[in-house]
Amino acid sequence: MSVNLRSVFAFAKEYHQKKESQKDIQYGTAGFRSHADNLDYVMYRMGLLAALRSRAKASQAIGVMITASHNPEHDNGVKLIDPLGEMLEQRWEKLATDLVNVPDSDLEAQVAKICEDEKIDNNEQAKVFVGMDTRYHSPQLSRAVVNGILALKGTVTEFGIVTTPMLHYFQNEGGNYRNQLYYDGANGVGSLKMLGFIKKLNGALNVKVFNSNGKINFKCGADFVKTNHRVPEGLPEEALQASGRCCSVDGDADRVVYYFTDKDGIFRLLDGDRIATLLAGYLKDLIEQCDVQLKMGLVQTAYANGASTDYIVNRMKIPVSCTRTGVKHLHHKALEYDVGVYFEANGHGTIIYSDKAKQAIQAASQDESRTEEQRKTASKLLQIIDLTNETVGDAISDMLLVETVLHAKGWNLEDWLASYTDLPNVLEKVYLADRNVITVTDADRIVESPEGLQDSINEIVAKFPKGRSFVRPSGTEDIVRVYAEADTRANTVQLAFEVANLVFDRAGGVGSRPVKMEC
Ligand SMILES: CC(=O)N[C@H]1[C@@H](OP(=O)(O)O)O[C@H](CO)[C@@H](O)[C@@H]1O
Ligand SMILES: [Mg+2]
Repeated sequence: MSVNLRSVFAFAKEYHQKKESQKDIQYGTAGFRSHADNLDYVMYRMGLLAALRSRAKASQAIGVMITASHNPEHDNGVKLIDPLGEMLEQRWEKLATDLVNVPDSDLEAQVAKICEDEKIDNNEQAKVFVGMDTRYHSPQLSRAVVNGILALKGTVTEFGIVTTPMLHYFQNEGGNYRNQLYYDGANGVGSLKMLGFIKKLNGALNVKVFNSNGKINFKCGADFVKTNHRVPEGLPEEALQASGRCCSVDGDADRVVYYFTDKDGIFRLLDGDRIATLLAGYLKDLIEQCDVQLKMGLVQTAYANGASTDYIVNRMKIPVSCTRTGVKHLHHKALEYDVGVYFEANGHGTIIYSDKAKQAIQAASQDESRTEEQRKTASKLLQIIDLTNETVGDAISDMLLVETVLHAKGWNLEDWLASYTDLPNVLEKVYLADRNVITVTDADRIVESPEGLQDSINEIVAKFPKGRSFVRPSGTEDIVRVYAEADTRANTVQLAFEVANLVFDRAGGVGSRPVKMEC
């Protein structure tokens, strides 16, 4: 898609002429304001400038608001809004004034000059949001803005009639982050609550809820997605097409996992381990930026992917502890830190903050001896604390935390996925006459009885590069769980198959023998 600047002049000549009689005007306190009859060419040119500004800001969305605020009805006006909802950068106010005041014949050259001075690549995407007030001439002026954006091959989102603050608020996309989320409510309470909550989000996050009135957890929900490693039924087709960002909560909305389907049609899961690393990494950065001394740690269970543990310890340099399965154990351990992040791989977890942490961050947000930047960062941390449900894992609060961090980083799910590569893993069930013949120790990782079983597991595991496997009786179902991970999917499946059969033979399996999973 290359942009032919001649169209900039052609449009102006045909539809949005600047007459010689029109006097120079200036980008003032709130953009350009004048009698509505004088504004057509101004609007067109602000459409051009908004597209250029978007390209200059790495394709983030720029807002154009058409209003003359408190002025009488015959006036109208236009102002530009920067990607995070702030007023247009002051240096660009001058570019706006210059662009508006050149004659039509110089328009093309003036646009080329801005591109050159600001190093703008016109092949980049340009995104512009347009809103207007209720003045009768606003729709017509909005057309002129849109023509300006289109002349430079930008993409336009028209919000129609909105208040000025609403348009500022909509500017919440940045980098690769898009504010569209597909939300699988598992046909449970999580869908009802989200449908109510959407109204309060006021468009800041576009949440499309699906699986809201069928059979609870049936072929949907966080557990189905995590265990079967595939999308739930009911996912809108468009979410697959557009590599849409999706999440699933479970039947009582205390777990959440994220996923998308990549360009090659491969299902990609971002589970509790990923959520823990994303949140912990962001918090660590903020804490360091505002220079508060706090002890931070992450708590996992044996089901955490080995690659995540490696990433947290060796790359993020955050200490990790491993506890028995069940959030009550993780929560207890996390209390040992000032900022304790705990998540089970299945997406159940939260962050807890000590009183000391809260006080230190609160103090930092008002500490005049720190830089303004540090105080702002501390305030941001206070908002993160407010957003967290510290009592227990909460799918909706966790989802909002994830969205906040992705937005702050300008990440899509591919960016998030790229932080490390999961080891292939398998979770199997084995049926025994009495699952309690198996007892375990060392945070579920070692079998104590039947005697000799652990040695045999070790022998099997030793055959597989990066192999790890452990077995334990479930605390919620009448089964024994077998977890396996290794270097390749085929090896992982083989490892799980061998360990499952070993358990079946040594611990009193019932029914049919475990079969090998598909690779
Ligand atoms: C491997 C796995 O996901 N186990 C789950 C499951 O416990 P089991 O004891 O493994 O059945 O349900 C628990 C309650 O929801 C949850 O805390 C735990 O993580
Ligand atoms: Mg639950």
